[in-house]
Amino acid sequence: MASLSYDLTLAGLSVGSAAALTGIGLVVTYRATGVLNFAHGAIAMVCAYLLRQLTVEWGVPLPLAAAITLLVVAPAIGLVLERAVFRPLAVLGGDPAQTLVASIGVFILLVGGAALMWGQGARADAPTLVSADPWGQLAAAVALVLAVWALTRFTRFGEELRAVVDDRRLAVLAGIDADRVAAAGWAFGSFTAGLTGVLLAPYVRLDPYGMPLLVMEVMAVAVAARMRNLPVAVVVALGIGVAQSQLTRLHPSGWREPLLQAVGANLFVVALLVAALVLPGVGTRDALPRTATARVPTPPGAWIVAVVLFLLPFGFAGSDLTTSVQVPALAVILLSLVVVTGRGGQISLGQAAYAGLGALFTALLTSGRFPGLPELPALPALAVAVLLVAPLGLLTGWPAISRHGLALALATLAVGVGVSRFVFAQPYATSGLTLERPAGFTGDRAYYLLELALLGGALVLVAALRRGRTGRALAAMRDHEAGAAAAGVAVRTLKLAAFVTGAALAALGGGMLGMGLRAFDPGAYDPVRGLLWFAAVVVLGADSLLGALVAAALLVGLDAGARGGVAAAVIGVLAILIGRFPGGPYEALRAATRRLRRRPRLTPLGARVRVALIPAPVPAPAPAPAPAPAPANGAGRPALCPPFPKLSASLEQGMPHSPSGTIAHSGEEGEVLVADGLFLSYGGFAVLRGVSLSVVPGQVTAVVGPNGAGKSSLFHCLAGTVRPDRGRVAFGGRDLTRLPAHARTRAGVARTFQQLAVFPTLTVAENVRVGAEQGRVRDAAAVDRALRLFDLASVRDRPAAGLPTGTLRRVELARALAGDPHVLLLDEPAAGLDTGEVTALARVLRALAADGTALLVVEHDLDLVAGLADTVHVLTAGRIIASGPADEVLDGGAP
Ligand SMILES: Nc1ncnc2c1ncn2[C@@H]1O[C@H](COP(=O)(O)OP(=O)(O)OP(=O)(O)O)[C@@H](O)[C@H]1O
Repeated sequence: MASLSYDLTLAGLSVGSAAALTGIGLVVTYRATGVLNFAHGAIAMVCAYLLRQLTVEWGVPLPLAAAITLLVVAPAIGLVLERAVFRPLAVLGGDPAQTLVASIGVFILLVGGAALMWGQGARADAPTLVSADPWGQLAAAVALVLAVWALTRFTRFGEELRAVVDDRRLAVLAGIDADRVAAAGWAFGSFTAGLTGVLLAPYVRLDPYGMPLLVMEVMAVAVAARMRNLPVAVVVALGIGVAQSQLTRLHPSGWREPLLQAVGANLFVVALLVAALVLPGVGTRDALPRTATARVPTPPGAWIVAVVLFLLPFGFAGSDLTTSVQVPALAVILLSLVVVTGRGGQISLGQAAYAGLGALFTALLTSGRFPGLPELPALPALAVAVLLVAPLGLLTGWPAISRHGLALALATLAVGVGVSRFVFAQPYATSGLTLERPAGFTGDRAYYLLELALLGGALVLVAALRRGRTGRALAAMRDHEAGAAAAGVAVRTLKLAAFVTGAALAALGGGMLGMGLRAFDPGAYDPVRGLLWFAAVVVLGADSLLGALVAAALLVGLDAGARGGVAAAVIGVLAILIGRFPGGPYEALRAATRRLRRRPRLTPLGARVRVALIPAPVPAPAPAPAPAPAPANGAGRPALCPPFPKLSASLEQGMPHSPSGTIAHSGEEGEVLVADGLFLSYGGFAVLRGVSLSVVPGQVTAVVGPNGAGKSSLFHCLAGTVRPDRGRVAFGGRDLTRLPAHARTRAGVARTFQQLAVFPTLTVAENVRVGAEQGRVRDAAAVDRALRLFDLASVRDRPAAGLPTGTLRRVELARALAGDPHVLLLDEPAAGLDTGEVTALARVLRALAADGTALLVVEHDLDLVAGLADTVHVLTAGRIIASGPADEVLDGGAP
């Protein structure tokens, strides 16, 4: 028994050492470059194939082949990736989301390339570099950790590495060559990937899909080490390796046995699920690449071409028609990503899991093997499967509430891998489950017709979700989550709804795909497919219905027309290039066509003649000119309609203003926002120490103070973005302390941001409409009023992206006002405005106060505060040290 335990421990140490190598490589690359290399497993697989090619196919001696693979090719792959893919992205601004998509692109490019070159089947003849004896592998892992530790501690390069890791920009300013450090990180990371690959290859399936995924599961080790602590990564890896092999000794009775077997065989997946879902998220807060969600104007006639293309298969026969059957099903799956990723802005790498569950449940329901449910005909079974899978969308929707960017990518990937291993890889799912097509639609042509009908329904649903109130709210959430919450959008609920809808659509598509194949094939819903589908949708325009259709046709068509792997390779290349297309792939295509079609160049004289002959275009008149628009410098006066009658009157009269707040209609009947004894600390450091104040209707209340005084923290407590440790926030007697940000907006307490929080992909009018639809009062007419009030009518149909800061500040204010708030919280509203714009802003704010609104302004510009505020509070070191009328407090030597 003791010897069995010893042997199992040794086997576990062997697996753990390989995992430790991967963990070391991932952590070092991440520390040196800020990139979590999703392609690590794919590099491992390519190196393993290469070693096999050199030794088995070409007869190169093993030591020489290993040296070529590990010391030349693997680091070279890292260097090429750094130079050709990741350095240009860093130069373009280092958007972490683009880096994420690019590294997924590298993954699927390598997987596709390997499938093309070496075929999709598994190889069992990979050469053994180190014997099964774990000591060699363990020694390699420990030696590597010691080498990295010594290198970072005692060498100049190590100092540079630590400086770059701490703050890349500062390191560059200090004269450190950050690119050299990044290149070294990539070369080392690829070397460890290669080492993992060649060590693992003899003991696992060497195939283009399985092996990269196996290495990906091991990411758990790096995540558990918080992407920084190498000894922790090694200990966790060895621990999981040993635990996994020791679990094989246990044989509980009954239902526990298969469960334990599944857990024992997939302990790294369990660790990945725990690390990604339970531990706090790693990585920075980031969204999707802007290019992925850029507005893509559909080219004229594109829909007609798409319809014709989708009708073409009716003329096909035989295997072509059978292949075509996959296209509408895949299109429905990809539409699920349009909802979650394109509109909602949420990264979802686990969509294949929902598609697979849809197919599996349909198969179980039609065969009467679904626990607790009767045998059903095909179409009702599909409908029930969709209903059953929809709530499972919460598996990825829930983590999405508190996770963004890399952390969300990991969490959704973990769920995808978990479902694949614990549900699809189990005997009941792999024992040849068949999927009958609905009666009357069993032939390929009839079934294709049915699929088109279902695809049409899905298109209508997704198009509806992209328009209207929900569509705008989703786009607002995608563009600026905090801004959306401030406008009143219930972000948590909306995220959950997006994931649930996405899961339902994916399940529908998955069921259709399964019926098309007439069987449940777990390989069709492999997590690697999830990555491929995500990348395909992102590169072809995530928020585009047509993009999803094109992607489906491309993925099926390319792989059917050529050897498997072409589609992955093409999508991989596009994903790698995504950061380089400033306006998305279609814009790049259009620009390239324009260049090709460009007329012969005119000589300088010719150009001048043309300029003289062709009149300059006359700007189109504004669609709905305001009767008397007020320019930004405040020279004119806007005409206003209810519900801003007093505001209108005040502006018309030139704004008499009393600093002591004696305007007759200053809202005595209105409700007061009260902060009562607020305490807040960050990690033991007290930021607010018992702050109390009131924000009174009809008055402008200002909070001033030196940097770091706690002004923004107070603002966050009032707006609901931070919950105080102690104290109470109440409005009109109602306790708001526990209400989230969007609920406070709906209760009548709206806010604006110090850093602009507009929705760049929406037009100015749509930005304001989100506020009008989600705010305290839902009033469509408020949009036009707010646009006119802030002189935005002339730009109402322009996308917010690219408009000047002054205009965007007015857009944000208009959005806040469109919800008809009682209280307006303004965080440094004058930041980034010129003098004329500040004057105009002051006029509007005074008018709003005169209209009965309660305003709280946190502002650095003391001149603005002096001319605007009725009451000023001076905050220093988390305490209010002076309060009173502006002239008294500010003249009395306040900061
Ligand atoms: N999320 C956070 N975690 C830790 N400390 C924080 C956090 N936010 C703010 N602080 C710290 O709390 C203190 C108060 O910050 P706050 O931003 O509220 O001050 P402020 O008066 O708004 O300053 P400024 O005028 O520079 O914006 C500062 O020392 C700041 O470093």
